[in-house]
Amino acid sequence: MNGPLLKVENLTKHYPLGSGIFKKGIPVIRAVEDVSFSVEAGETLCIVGESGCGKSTVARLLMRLVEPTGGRVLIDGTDIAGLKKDALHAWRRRMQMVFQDPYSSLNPRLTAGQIITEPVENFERLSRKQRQALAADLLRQVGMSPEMMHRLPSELSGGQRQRLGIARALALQPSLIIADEAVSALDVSVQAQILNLLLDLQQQIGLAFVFISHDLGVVEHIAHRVAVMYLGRIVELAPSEAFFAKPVHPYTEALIAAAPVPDPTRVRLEAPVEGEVPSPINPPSGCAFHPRCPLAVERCRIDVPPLVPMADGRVVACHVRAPATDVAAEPAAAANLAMPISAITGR
Ligand SMILES: Nc1ncnc2c1ncn2[C@@H]1O[C@H](COP(=O)(O)OP(=O)(O)OP(=O)(O)O)[C@@H](O)[C@H]1O
Repeated sequence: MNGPLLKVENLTKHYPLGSGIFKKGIPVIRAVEDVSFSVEAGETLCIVGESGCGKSTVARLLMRLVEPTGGRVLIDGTDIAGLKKDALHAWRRRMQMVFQDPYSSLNPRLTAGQIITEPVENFERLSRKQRQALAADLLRQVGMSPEMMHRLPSELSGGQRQRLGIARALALQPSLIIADEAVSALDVSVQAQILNLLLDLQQQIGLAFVFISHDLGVVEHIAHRVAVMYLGRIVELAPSEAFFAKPVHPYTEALIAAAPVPDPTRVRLEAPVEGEVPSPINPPSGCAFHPRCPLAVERCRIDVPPLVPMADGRVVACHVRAPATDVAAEPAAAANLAMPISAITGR
């Protein structure tokens, strides 16, 4: 199969403020605005940014848990919006989600075995023997003993519950896992174990991840590429090494500057730059970062900067650091977003 596993084109989500039949003209929350990226098979794309920048909404749009206001999500070149029932089921098997809070996302009344085999049983009937064999297999895959299949979530530790969440996501043999803050609720040592498990699974079965996190230490550990979101838009998307070595967008720079602590697993991005994140209901004109940006010039207040491709494989939306030329200003630098990871990461 040529082309990326996942391609996101101009994805946009506006939540109307309030309800009623007269939707036209009512204010909206601009949660996600014109977001484009792609993910190759076996690749990890991390999405980072401050609270409220739209990361979880992107995840929900990818999983089709919410409908986009605009834009497309393509799996292996197929637009998921146009899929009918059977094709949609087949697609759902390819993309699974792992949530932040393993406890609230697991049914407390089901045993571990029932929880992880449930996704398969939604598609096909399993005999008791088949169910037990599948549960044992999945538990082993996530480093747990098959005996655990009889336990309830309340009888497991936080790390074991997250392993269970991963086992459930693996049950349908997906190609892509969307992980939304999947290790944020865990202790540092357990975080490291779960991240290593994800890396092992990626190596063994070629899984791709869209990994959403506000923790740069975690991101540095697992990302092939990193996308930075600010107020609903991607402002920089770069190969991981280049991203950490030499951030280009002033916002990326501020995020990384706020994070250089000796223990990278504990880096947090609570308030990386001065000032508040503006409201997504009434975002600033031009570049949404301009009110907080030390480099802002007049143009930043007027025009939304396009994502401009740079020589090292990254794209950056900044009038000052990545001024658009006629060639570079082509729509969303789509060619660059789809560049194979092998070409830019060497991993
Ligand atoms: N269902 C919804 N209805 C209305 N507004 C929403 C809804 N879901 C999210 N929003 C708003 O959309 C914006 C983006 O939210 P989102 O949860 O995607 O951000 P985030 O980057 O994941 O934040 P966090 O890290 O805090 O989860 C926020 O302003 C949020 O309040």
